[in-house]
Amino acid sequence: MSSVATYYNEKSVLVTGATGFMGKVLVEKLLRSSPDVKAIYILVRPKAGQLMQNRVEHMVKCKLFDRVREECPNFHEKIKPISAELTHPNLAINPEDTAELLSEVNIVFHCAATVRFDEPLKHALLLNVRGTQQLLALARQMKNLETFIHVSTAYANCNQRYIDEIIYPPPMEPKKLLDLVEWMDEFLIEEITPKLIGDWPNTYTFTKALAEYLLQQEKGNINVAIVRPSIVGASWHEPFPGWIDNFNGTSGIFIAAGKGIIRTVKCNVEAVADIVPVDVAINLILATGWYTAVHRPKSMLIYNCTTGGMNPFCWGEMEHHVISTYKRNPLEKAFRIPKANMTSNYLMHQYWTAVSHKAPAFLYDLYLRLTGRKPRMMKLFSRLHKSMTFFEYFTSRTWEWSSDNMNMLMNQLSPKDKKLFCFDVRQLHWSEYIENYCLGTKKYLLNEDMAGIPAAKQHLRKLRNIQYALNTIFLVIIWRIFIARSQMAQNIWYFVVNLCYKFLSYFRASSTLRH
Ligand SMILES: CCCCCCCC/C=C\CCCCCCCC(=O)SCCNC(=O)CCNC(=O)[C@H](O)C(C)(C)COP(=O)(O)OP(=O)(O)OC[C@H]1O[C@@H](n2cnc3c(N)ncnc32)[C@H](O)[C@@H]1OP(=O)(O)O
Ligand SMILES: NC(=O)C1=CN([C@@H]2O[C@H](COP(=O)(O)OP(=O)(O)OC[C@H]3O[C@@H](n4cnc5c(N)ncnc54)[C@H](OP(=O)(O)O)[C@@H]3O)[C@@H](O)[C@H]2O)C=CC1
Repeated sequence: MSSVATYYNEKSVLVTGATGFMGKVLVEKLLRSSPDVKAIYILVRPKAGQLMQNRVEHMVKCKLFDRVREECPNFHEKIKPISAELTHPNLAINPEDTAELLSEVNIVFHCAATVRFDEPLKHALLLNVRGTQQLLALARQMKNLETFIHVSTAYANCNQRYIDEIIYPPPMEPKKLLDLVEWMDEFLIEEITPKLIGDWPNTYTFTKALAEYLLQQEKGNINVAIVRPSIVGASWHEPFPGWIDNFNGTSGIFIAAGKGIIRTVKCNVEAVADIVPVDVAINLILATGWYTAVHRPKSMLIYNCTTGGMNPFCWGEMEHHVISTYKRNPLEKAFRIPKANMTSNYLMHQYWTAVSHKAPAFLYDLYLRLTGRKPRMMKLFSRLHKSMTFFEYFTSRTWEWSSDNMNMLMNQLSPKDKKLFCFDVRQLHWSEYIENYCLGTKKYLLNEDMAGIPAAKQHLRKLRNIQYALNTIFLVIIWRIFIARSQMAQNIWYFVVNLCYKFLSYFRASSTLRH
C-alpha cells in the first residue's frame, strides 16, 4: 500500500501556480495517484482577456490529463478554481472563497512565481516575496492545515558554490525592501537594481532567496518545508516520457538548436548541466508534503532537488545527445542542419556568432526582402542572443548541492512509494532521457506529427546540398579573388592539388594490388 497516495485521499489541497508548467504536473499526479482526494483548490488569475473558468477548462483538456481522463473521467469535478491575484492585497480572493479555504484546506503547495530572469525587481518582489508572505498569512489562519510546501529553486543561493539544505541570510531584510519598492519611482528602482541584487545574477533568483528567508521568519507554528529543484526539464516517465509545455530553461534552446538556428553556445562543456525531470521534482514535492504532515519534523526542512551530485551529466554530453537526436528525428522546416559549437572562449564565441548566426540571418532577411516578404531572422537572433546572455551564468559554472534530505526521504518511503513517487535520479539514463526530451519538444511543444519525420529528413538533405553548393561557390570566389591573381598562390595551389592526387593514386594502386 502507498502511504503517500493514501495520505492525500479525503484531503483538501490548495495549489498556487496550477496553470503553470510544474503546477499542472502536480495536479495531474495528485488526481491520478490519489483519486479520492477531496478537493484541489487552485488559485487562478484571469489572464489575456480569458475568464478564470475558461482557462481551467482549457487546462484540463490538454494532453497532459489524457491518462487521468482515462482512469478517472470525472476528475475535473475535484478541481475547484478560485479567482486570485498574488500581487494584490489579500491575494484578491473574495470573502466567501477565503472562508471556504480557511475551513477546508489541509495542505498548501505554493508553486506560483515569476520565473523570468528579466523581471523588473518591483514585480518580482511583489509576486515572489509579498505573494508568498500573504499566502503564508492566509495559511496560518487555516483551521485544518497540516503542511505548507514552498517550491523554491536550487539557484536561490547561486552566489554560493556549495549549497547546503539551510536558509542563507539575505543581504537585506525582505520587509525593508518591500517597503522601499512601494514608494520609490520605478525608474529609480531599475537604476539601483544591480546594486540591490549584488552578486545574484537576476531578480528571479534574488527574490526566491528572499522568499525562503521570509518563510523561515514568519512561518509561526505551521509545518513548512521547502523544495528546491534545479533546472526543471521534460518528464522522465509520467504521465508521458518527454512531456513539456513551455520554452523555459533548456527547452527553448533545444528547439532552436534542432531547427539549426542556434549554432554556437557560450558554455563550459565540462560544467554540470543540473537538469531534473519535472516528474521527479513533483514526486519529491508530494512525498515531502506527506512526510512533513505525518512525521512533523522539529525544524523546517529544505530539500535540494538536483541531479549533479548523484548522476552528473555535463553540457558537452548534452549537446552531443541533443544534436544527434534532432539529426535522427528532425524538426520540420529547419533553418539549417542541427550543429552546435560550444565554447567558453569569448573571442571564439563572437567569431561563431558572426559567422554562423548573424551572417546567415542577414542573408536570409535579404532574401526575404527581395522576395517581397517581411524580414524576421535578425530579430529572432537578437532575442535568442538576449536569452543566451541570461543563461550564460548557469552554463559556465558548476555548483555542488547537498542532498541529504532527499536521500533521507527516499529511505522513509515504502518499496511501493519508491516506485509510485520515484525521485531516485541515480536510475536516470541521460541519453535516453535527452532523446525523449527532444522528441517531447517536437510532439508536445511544436505539435509536430511523428509521421512527418521522413519529409523533415528530406528537407535536411536538401539543406545539406544547398550548403555544399554554397561552399563550392565560396571556394570558387576565393580562388578567383586571391589565387588566380598571383602566380605564387597558383603554384602553391597546384602543388597541393598535385600532392592530393598522388596520394589518392597511390592508395588506389596499393588497394588494387592487395586484391
Ligand atoms: C545544443 C544544445 C545545447 C543546450 C545549451 C543549453 C543552454 C542553457 C539553457 C538554459 C539554462 C537555464 C538555467 C536556468 C536556471 C534556473 C532555473 C530556475 O530556477 S527557473 C526556470 C528558468 N526560467 C526560465 O528559464 C525563464 C527564462 N526566460 C526568461 O527570463 C525570458 O524568457 C527571457 C529574458 C530569456 C527572454 O525574454 P523575451 O521577452 O525576449 O521573450 P519571451 O517573452 O520569453 O518569449 C516571447 C514569445 O516567444 C516564445 N518563445 C520563446 N522561446 C521560443 C523558442 N525557442 N521557439 C519558439 N518560441 C519561443 C514564448 O513562448 C513567447 O510566446 P508568447 O508571447 O507567450 O506567445
Ligand atoms: N521551471 C523551472 O525550471 C524551475 C521552476 N522552479 C520553481 O517552480 C515553480 C513553478 O515554476 P514553473 O511551473 O516553471 O513556472 P510557470 O511560469 O510555468 O508557472 C508560474 C505559475 O504562477 C502563476 N502566477 C504567476 N503570476 C501570478 C500572479 N500574480 N497571481 C497568481 N498566479 C500567478 C502562473 O499563472 P498564469 O498561468 O496566470 O501565468 C503560473 O500558473 C516556481 O516557484 C519556480 O520558481 C524552480 C526551479 C526550476
